[in-house]
Amino acid sequence: MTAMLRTRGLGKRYRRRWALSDCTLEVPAGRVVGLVGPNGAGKSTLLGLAAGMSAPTAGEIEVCGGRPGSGPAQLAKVGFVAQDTPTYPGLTVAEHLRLGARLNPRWDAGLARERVERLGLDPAQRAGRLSGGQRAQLALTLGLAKRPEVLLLDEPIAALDPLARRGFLQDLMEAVAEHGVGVVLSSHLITDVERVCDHLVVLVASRVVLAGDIEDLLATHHLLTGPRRDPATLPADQHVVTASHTDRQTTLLVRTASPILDPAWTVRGVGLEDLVLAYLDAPAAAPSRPALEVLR
Ligand SMILES: Nc1ncnc2c1ncn2[C@@H]1O[C@H](COP(=O)(O)OP(=O)(O)OP(=O)(O)O)[C@@H](O)[C@H]1O
Repeated sequence: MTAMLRTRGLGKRYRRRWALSDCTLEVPAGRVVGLVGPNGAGKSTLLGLAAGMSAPTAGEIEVCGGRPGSGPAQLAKVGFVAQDTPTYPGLTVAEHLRLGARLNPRWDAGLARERVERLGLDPAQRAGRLSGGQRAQLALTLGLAKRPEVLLLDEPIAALDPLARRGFLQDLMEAVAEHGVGVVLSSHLITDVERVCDHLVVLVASRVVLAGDIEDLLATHHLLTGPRRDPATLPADQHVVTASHTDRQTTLLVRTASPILDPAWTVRGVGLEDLVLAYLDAPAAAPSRPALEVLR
């Protein structure tokens, strides 16, 4: 099956500064990807490249087997809701839906109508007069009704109130279940990512520091607690992500595909939030060295 997103050595530079560097990813079809990272990490840059809104400075990118921005067939495959939820201020809600129907070969008019009704958006209201959250809902409706193969959502839910957020994530999961649409969702809300995503990409300072199916990532990361010990003495296949020490005790977050056999360690699993936070905290370090040493 064609990957929904494949990048190789992908990079984007604005003047002298790399917004995204050396990004290599392979996301299988139909995944719901959580794209997380601090402000300025490169999330919007990656989504913009995938949508064909900008061209790479280095490397390659394919979305559903095609080059972003390569023509109408590719545009029809990809739905993109940018961070500023672009709508036309002078057009009404109903006019947006008519425009969507004209521009998109797979337009789902029923879904669009039903969603607008359910959200209580007035079809006669101009988009410029909607609240920020309502505008985001309109943009998301256009994205869903387009029936793309992949939906790229740049922090779509930041403007929504908690109830609207939950409703939107539900709509998204229905679209995934019914139509197998792939999703890349950038978000600062790990709980939302945890609720809907099955694949994770963590970007820090323009680089991918962690990527994979969430189930695999959780199964291969372990928190080890035991008598104080130099992380450099661990077996070579145990990559130390973070390390913290007290006088007597060492706590390590370790990534390994092998079982931890050393009886000196108490081994615990790690939740998604702690996993993401550990990688956000850890500067990209040489693989065999602890990325973060905290001395207490
Ligand atoms: N059009 C542009 N011109 C110049 N620099 C840019 C441009 N777009 C992004 N950048 C820079 O690229 C880097 C990555 O920005 P990007 O918007 O991709 O980050 P982000 O992870 O989406 O951040 P946020 O969470 O704040 O939305 C930042 O340093 C930003 O200043």
